[in-house]
Amino acid sequence: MAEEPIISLRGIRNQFGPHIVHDDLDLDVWRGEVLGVVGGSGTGKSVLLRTIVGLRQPQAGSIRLFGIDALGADEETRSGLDRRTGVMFQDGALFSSLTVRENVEVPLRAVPDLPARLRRALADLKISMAGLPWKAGDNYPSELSGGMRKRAGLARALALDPEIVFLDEPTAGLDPIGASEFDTLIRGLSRQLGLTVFLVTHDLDTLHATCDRIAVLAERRVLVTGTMAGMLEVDHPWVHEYFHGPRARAATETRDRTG
Ligand SMILES: Nc1ncnc2c1ncn2[C@@H]1O[C@H](COP(=O)(O)OP(=O)(O)OP(=O)(O)O)[C@@H](O)[C@H]1O
Repeated sequence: MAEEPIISLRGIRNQFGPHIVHDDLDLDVWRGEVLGVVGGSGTGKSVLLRTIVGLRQPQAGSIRLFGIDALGADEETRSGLDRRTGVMFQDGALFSSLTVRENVEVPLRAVPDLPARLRRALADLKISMAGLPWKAGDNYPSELSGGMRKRAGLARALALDPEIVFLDEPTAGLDPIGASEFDTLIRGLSRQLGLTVFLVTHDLDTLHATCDRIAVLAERRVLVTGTMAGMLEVDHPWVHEYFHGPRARAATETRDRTG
């Protein structure tokens, strides 16, 4: 029997007043893959992410997560789905009055009967998995660089050992070295933990370095999905400009140089 997608969207419609963002949008995401979602500004990448993770109810369509109907789910089923997914928002979305460790402990507090000592140890493990020095656990978000805050946001997203992580522009605002380190981290986590990654990005280097497959949002739907090589063959004005433009060429050259 063919494997079922870990995320399956059918006929999604998202609308704000008269403004239709998505219409009849379909998408499948496969277990273990890193899927990069790209599209022009305002094409609804973040709205799509928020819809899949249950922060927004679409006007129409169906969402299946792990084969379970997410939109029709009762509260208990929904919390079960939430425990199996982690989300990292663009700025890390950390609580400023909590230390990094306390931030990472927040989702762990939902685990019944987890002793405080173990909760703390698990938080420290996630902090180190996200590539932060363990001492960073004692820092407040305002004491960290932007890149470190993103890593802290990732540590929190990983807190409950999710099967899928959603990353909203993980490398936005990072310098090229920081961005490239983050790409390596995401790729490594996906390969080592079998994580499925749904990654919204504008960053062509990230697409090259981390993604197995790319989904392009345009014309209110997922216009096309495929590998980077496949994207180069797509005959659509935005897709062509994006994947063949000067920035795309620079990203390809960098990748070819670094192997
Ligand atoms: N809460 C909201 N109320 C009204 N309109 C909204 C709301 N959230 C998003 N939108 C609109 O939906 C559209 C898609 O927004 P979204 O943030 O998903 O775009 P995006 O593709 O992520 O853009 P960018 O690449 O610029 O971050 C935009 O036109 C935005 O103004």
